[in-house]
Order: sequence, then C-alpha cells, then structure tokens
Amino acid sequence: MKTFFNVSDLGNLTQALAEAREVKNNRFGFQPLGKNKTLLMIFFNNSLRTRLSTQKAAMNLGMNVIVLDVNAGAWKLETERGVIMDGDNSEHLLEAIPVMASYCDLIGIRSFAGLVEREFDYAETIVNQFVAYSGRPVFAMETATVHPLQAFADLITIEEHKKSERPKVVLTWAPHCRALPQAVPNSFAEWMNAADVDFVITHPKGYELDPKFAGNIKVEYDQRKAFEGADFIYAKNWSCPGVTRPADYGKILCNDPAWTVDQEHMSWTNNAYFMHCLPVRRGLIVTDDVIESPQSLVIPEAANREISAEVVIKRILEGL
Ligand SMILES: CCC[C@H](NC(=O)CCC(=O)O)C(=O)O
Ligand SMILES: NC(=O)OP(=O)(O)O
Repeated sequence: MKTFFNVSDLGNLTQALAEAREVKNNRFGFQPLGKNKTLLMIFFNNSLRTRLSTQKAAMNLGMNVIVLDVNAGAWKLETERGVIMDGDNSEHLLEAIPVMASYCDLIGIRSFAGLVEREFDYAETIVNQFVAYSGRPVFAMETATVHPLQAFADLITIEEHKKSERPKVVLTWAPHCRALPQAVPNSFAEWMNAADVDFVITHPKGYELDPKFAGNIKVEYDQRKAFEGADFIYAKNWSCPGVTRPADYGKILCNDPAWTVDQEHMSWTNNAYFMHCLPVRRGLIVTDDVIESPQSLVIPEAANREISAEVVIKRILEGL
C-alpha cells in the first residue's frame, strides 16, 4: 500500500477487519517489519489521539518515529507556487518535502481544510504535494477531506460491539461554536457505505456531504425519525460542505441546541451506543450524562486508533 486516504486503499474490508483483530491480539508480533524503518509524522494542526496512537502503533511495529509540528519551530511554509516569497513564509513546501522525505521511510500527515476555497480543499492540494514530491508512502492523519484512520477505528469498534448482523448506524450532525472540517463525517460516511450496516445520515438542510463520500445515501432531515431503532449513534459537527449551498462553503448554517444529543434523543433508539471521534464539546455535541453513560464507546473507540494505525502502517511496511 503506497497511500492511505480511502477505504478502497485497504482492499477487502472483511479481511482488513480480520487483520485488525489479529493485530489487536498480537500487537508486538510484527516487529521485524519496522526494524530500522522511520515514520515521520507531520502536523499542521493540533492532535492528541492521532499523535499518540499513531506513534504507539509505529513503536509496536519496531519503528523509529520523528514528529514534526510545522507551526512550532519549523520555518513557516509557503504552499502556493508562482509567488514571490517576501512575506512571513521562509521556506517552500517544494524544498521542505524532499528534505523531510530524505530522513524517513514513510510519512503520516495532518493538514486540516482551510474552509475558505472549496476547490483547494477538495483537491487535497497540500497532501497531494507530499504524495507527488516526497517519493515516500503517505497516509492521512486527517487531511482536508478525509480522516480514514478514525473511520477504520470506528468500524472496528462497531464490529466489536454490534448485537445484530446488520446494525443501524446513524451519523448525526450536532451544533458547535466553531466552523469544523467535513473530513471526519466524509470518511465515516464512506466507510459505513462500504460496510454491512444500515446507514442513515441526519442533519439540518444545507449540510449535505459531498456525494464522493456519502454516495447516494438518503438524508433523513427529521433527527427523531433517524434515531428510531438505531444501534449506534455517531455524533459530529461539520461546517457547510458547499454541495447544496456552494456560496456557504465552510460556514456555520445552524446552531440549534435541539440537535444536541441528550438522554431524550437516546431514548428514541434501540438502546444505542454513543460514539464520537473526540475531542468533543460537551453541552454542544452531547450532554454529560450521555457521554458518561455505559452506552458511551468514546474511550474504546479512541483506543482502537492504535489498532487502525498499526494495520495501515503494517500494510505500508509490507509494501516497501
Ligand atoms: C478529530 C477531529 C478534529 C477536528 N476537531 C476540531 O477541530 C475540534 C476543535 C474544537 O472543538 O475546538 C475536526 O472536527 O475535524
Ligand atoms: N479523533 C482524533 O483524530 O483526535 P485528535 O484530533 O486528538 O488526534
């Protein structure tokens, strides 16, 4: 595997989930693969889970790890071509990328959407420069439009906890005080569409996800109807994806607290589990009693990030 951005990069999903179970039961069993190999993790944005779980996964595999926070100590990077660099940016990505690549065998990158120019974000302009100019395998640690390590961990968690062969999984929008990217819901929708689940998305009008990820899934705009009979509730905020309202790309269209997931919402379900990728804004996305309830899976879900990362890095190492 040379790049990891989409569910299709893993090939057969059933086999990938079986490999995840194998890795979870024997996470130190593949160390020869990573011996004397170096992972470079590049962060353009903050992180807790991705930073820790991906480093842990690489160490499980016997690798060396370098972590670079681009905005803390590195030179400010110019990402546009054809500009005169007489401003704050001291170095161009086109030099920095091959230099960084010379110190590692594979690269993980976090670079969130700018939420200003939809074309720039949805073309994955930043990360595709790393793919083009590093000469190294590159995997997403949340880029402008995808967060596949999170979605893979989410699916591993659903498989571990489902009580029926084909559970009903609901992706619900919830309000937030900031405009957030669509990467997490994009990947969650893409991976649920590839999995054997009864998938429903619910959100206010205007928040329709790009069909590239959501496919032709029917949105249920009535949140209560969507929740009825659900086995898993996956809550997340995202800003306007600019699909049905192009001029509003990246904007907050709604902040209605009626969308916040509380006990009444969960009472509409089939005693559903609650999931969220974290970090989560309590009181906006979900109430304290729901996220602290026995039905909340947010901690084991975060723990499975180590497993999804280890399977992905293992696949990349096997292809070196
Ligand atoms: C894994 C999620 C990362 C990011 N979340 C945030 O930026 C939340 C920041 C905040 O709540 O202040 C997002 O929504 O894509
Ligand atoms: N869920 C997730 O990716 O968390 P971080 O942003 O803390 O890495």
